[in-house]
Amino acid sequence: MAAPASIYLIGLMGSGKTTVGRRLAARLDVGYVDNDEAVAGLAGVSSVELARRGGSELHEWEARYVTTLLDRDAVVVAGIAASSADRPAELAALAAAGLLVYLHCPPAVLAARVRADGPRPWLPADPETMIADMYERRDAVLREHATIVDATVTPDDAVTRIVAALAARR
Ligand SMILES: Nc1ncnc2c1ncn2[C@@H]1O[C@H](COP(=O)(O)OP(=O)(O)OP(=O)(O)O)[C@@H](O)[C@H]1O
Ligand SMILES: O=C(O)C1=C[C@@H](O)[C@@H](O)[C@H](O)C1
Ligand SMILES: [Mg+2]
Repeated sequence: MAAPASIYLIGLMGSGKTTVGRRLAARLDVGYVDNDEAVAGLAGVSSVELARRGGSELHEWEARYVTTLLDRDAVVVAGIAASSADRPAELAALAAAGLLVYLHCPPAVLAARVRADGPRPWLPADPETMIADMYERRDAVLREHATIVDATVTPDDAVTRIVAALAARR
């Protein structure tokens, strides 16, 4: 299926933006823009390093990344950092420009995934509480602005559901 509009994937850390995004882009035969890679390209240092520095620097770069993304004409699949949920105007702009998809996972699933993953040096040894707080703060605003897709299914099934949502949007 040809992609009629860009697809923006947002979700909390570990929701599968990178994993699902790459497969979705391949399925639609368009480019994939990864939020962490793009932020590193803009900032000149990795998003892991920006996060390690603390403060608001990472989130400022993540906001600039959304601006650059919205300036592009090409149809792409792009990951969107979860911090955009703290700036609802970004969510509204992304939803107006393309299909904004919320890759939804319950906090316990996210915590299990990120615990098995790396490197996320900003995470405490037990990430449950931090992820539960992020979920509490961001879940409602993401549901309000984005099309929710269950991201606990396999990556390929998530891709199929997003393609169906794209077809339904036309
Ligand atoms: N649908 C899925 N089912 C099972 N495991 C998954 C699924 N999607 C992603 N994963 C696994 O969860 C981990 C996090 O996935 P991924 O890095 O794609 O998430 P992300 O949203 O890009 O995270 P971040 O915000 O840190 O960039 C990886 O180990 C990945 O293999
Ligand atoms: O969702 C967030 O706001 C964050 C997520 C992590 O990936 C880190 O990048 C950082 O600690 C902030
Ligand atoms: Mg990612």
